Amino acid sequence: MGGGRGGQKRGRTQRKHFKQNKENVWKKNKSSSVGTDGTTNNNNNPNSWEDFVTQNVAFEDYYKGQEIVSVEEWEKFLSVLHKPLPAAFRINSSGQFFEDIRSQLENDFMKNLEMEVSDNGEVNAIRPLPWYPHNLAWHSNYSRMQLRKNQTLAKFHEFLKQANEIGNITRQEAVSMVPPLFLDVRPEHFILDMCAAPGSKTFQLLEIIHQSTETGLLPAGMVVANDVDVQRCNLLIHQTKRMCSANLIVTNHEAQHFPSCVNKSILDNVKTGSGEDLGMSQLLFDRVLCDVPCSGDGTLRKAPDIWRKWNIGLGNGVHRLQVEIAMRGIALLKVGGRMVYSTCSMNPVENEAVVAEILRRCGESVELLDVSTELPQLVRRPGLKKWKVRDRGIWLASYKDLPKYRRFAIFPSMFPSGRTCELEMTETDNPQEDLGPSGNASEVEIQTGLENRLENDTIIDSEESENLAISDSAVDAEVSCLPLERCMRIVPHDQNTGAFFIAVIQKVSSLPAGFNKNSNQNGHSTYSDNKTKKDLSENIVKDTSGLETNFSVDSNHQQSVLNEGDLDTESLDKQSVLDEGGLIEEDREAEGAELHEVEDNGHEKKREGNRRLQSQGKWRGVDPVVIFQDEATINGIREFYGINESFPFYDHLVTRNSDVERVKRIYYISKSVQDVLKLNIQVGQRLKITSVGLKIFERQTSKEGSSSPCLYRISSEGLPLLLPYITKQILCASLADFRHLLQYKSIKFADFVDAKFGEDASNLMLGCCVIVLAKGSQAARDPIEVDASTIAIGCWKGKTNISVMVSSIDCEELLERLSVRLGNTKDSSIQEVKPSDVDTEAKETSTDDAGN
Ligand SMILES: C[S@@+](CC[C@H](N)C(=O)[O-])C[C@H]1O[C@@H](n2cnc3c(N)ncnc32)[C@H](O)[C@@H]1O
Repeated sequence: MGGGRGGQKRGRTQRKHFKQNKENVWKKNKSSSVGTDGTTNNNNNPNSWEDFVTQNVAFEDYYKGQEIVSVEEWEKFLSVLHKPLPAAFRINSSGQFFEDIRSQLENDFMKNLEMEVSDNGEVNAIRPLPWYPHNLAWHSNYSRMQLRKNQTLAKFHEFLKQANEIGNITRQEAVSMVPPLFLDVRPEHFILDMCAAPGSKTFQLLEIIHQSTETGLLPAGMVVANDVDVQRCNLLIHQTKRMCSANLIVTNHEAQHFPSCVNKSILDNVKTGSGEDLGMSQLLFDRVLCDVPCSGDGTLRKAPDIWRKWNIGLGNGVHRLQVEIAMRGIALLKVGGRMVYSTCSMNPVENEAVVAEILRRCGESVELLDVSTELPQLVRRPGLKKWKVRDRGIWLASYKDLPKYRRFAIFPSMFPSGRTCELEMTETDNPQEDLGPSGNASEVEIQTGLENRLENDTIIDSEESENLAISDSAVDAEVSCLPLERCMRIVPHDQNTGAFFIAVIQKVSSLPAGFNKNSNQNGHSTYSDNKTKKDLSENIVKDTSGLETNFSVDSNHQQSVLNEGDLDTESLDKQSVLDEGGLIEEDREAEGAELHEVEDNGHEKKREGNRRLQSQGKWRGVDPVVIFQDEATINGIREFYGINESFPFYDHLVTRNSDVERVKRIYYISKSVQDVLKLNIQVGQRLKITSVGLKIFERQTSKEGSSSPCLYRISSEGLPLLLPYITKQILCASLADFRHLLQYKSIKFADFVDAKFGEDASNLMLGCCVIVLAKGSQAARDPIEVDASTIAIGCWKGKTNISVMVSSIDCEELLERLSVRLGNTKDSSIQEVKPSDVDTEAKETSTDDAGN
């Protein structure tokens, strides 16, 4: 389909890995609760989800103690947490049909479902989220499971499923839509999404940068979406594929060690002002989204298995990683840039404590922004200034209360003041030497394992629960002097949502020298509220990179990168499969091949400075990105489709295969992505790129396909971008013929309602072609003018027929969109084409080549 700015490509989200191991507690016929002894009791009530494990004493004690809501609100807070989460979704605002979809929701579904009463007695089954701009995000009073089961909502549910699959909407928890809105993204921004999988926020960011781009053009900005988990990266790739963006790079790094890409020689030229434009000198970002891994207790309503798993160690255990990731984010941010730190956890140790530590470490280089006037309809609460830390069932008011042998697990940065116990602890104090009764390092490692913490904490919590009343009253939490009230906490009972935490940070100047050394190897912050900002500002140096000093490129690594270029994952591609589902599988396998694990520990770099480098350079199993410059192929494509010279090809096409004879897929990249790729090559391929660009051309694989003068067909993802520039192999069809094509997939030339169209079609060259839907009174043979409302599909011109190269689901969705937009009234000129008229041979060609 064509004409839109963002794509309409189908992309199934791959959930296999998660479904295999994850139980759905709402569905189970068991009734149980976690008792004070930490064990689970089942009492077999098969009918009520409320009977599943939805209680956890440690959880309640903890959050009561932290006072994240007032005593009066506690019961309401808890009771909402026990209710399933209402479904929410977002309309893809860069999709071609977004206005139609919004109006369908406002005028059709919303009105029809007005009187539908939910289990909670609420009417108005769906409504726009008041704080989300332009009615683009919606809330339903029903959970996803309730939507599935309620017959009255069947049509709406079907609509949601299909629109989500196509990419017209994204199902996303309402609160998870908030962080990208506070990033203040503009189309020209370079954005880093540090922990991006499964990609709902990446999708949102891409939407924003594509939103106001004209048809056939690309925004100047781009998104780097990163995740450490290879399988989740695959999910991210499939999720973002629905967006069809040439402005995206997906990488697979530990965010806390996200590589620097600095070309020193260009940087020096830039500094001295000499030399012409040599390209990008370093990779820094205008916006960074730091949506870190967390304990996830804000998602309890959606993932109630967390009731059973929750323990204090989960939050304490990720605090340090969160600080490291956030600090790396700040380092990669341009001066003047904005970073949003967010979690789906309610825990101050994962939230305010992390933000406070960032502020302490960065001093005057960053500012925690007051965004209270932004999104005024979003109900949120100010961040806490006061909290306590709990370890093994004991509340701690400050770090000095911590037994020495627990210093490997609890850090000063977790406390409001961020203070070490300076008086007690000297510089030479090494907590590693005082790890516990045995001081045995391996024992310590075992103790830090999350699973182990889970058990220990649950049990100790219960064992010591009797002492809690005493320790609770004895503990008087420290108070932070930082402006943490500018952070935002969204709590479930304010707007019937999940919980979320968001902080917006601006980098106002370069980071202080040695900022990354503010914590020693054990995570002990050396800055505290006691250190004056003056101390910090005195240390500020002009860190043009803020990043680079810890890295030096290893020439052996560079060599191995080049050799790795020989890897060929495209050879792993299966031959094209006939059915649609098979093609999806083929895509998955191809991407899986790009992603299969990676690390070459033999090349792991030693700690340099304070940062341990992830194995860089030799990304085993990940094909290098190759700029496709085969002139014969490029010119052949340009000539066959009559692609206007104004469409920039040079240096915008990439593949994962350096053997031009075997290239199967060619991807298109924006100028912004091109700049990053060039820089990455200059610095020795430091970025481990798992996916890049927009699939624009695919090699024909069928017998008939290989006899076409052009070996490459236009992919449906690439069509919207290319459409305004195509001058050959393109025809305009009447509504009747266009609908027939979508309905029957393949039509003989003689069977088109418009005989002239059939004749023109028969005169096209054998191979891929584009059929555009005629607008209004436009005659099929008028010149084709493309704008944002133009609807087009990729087809195959065979010997006897035209066949669509669009998947069945895309055809169905497009038919639905046409009937919503143009009405169902049948054009009297439409003659029904009986399925028997469909050329079977041609139909096979169509599905074979319909690489969707
Ligand atoms: C809260 S989820 C991110 C959700 C995502 N932003 C979205 O909106 O769809 C956290 C992600 O962090 C990833 N992660 C965990 N540790 C990481 C690390 N050290 N570096 C990068 N990603 C990490 C996890 O794999 C997970 O996908």
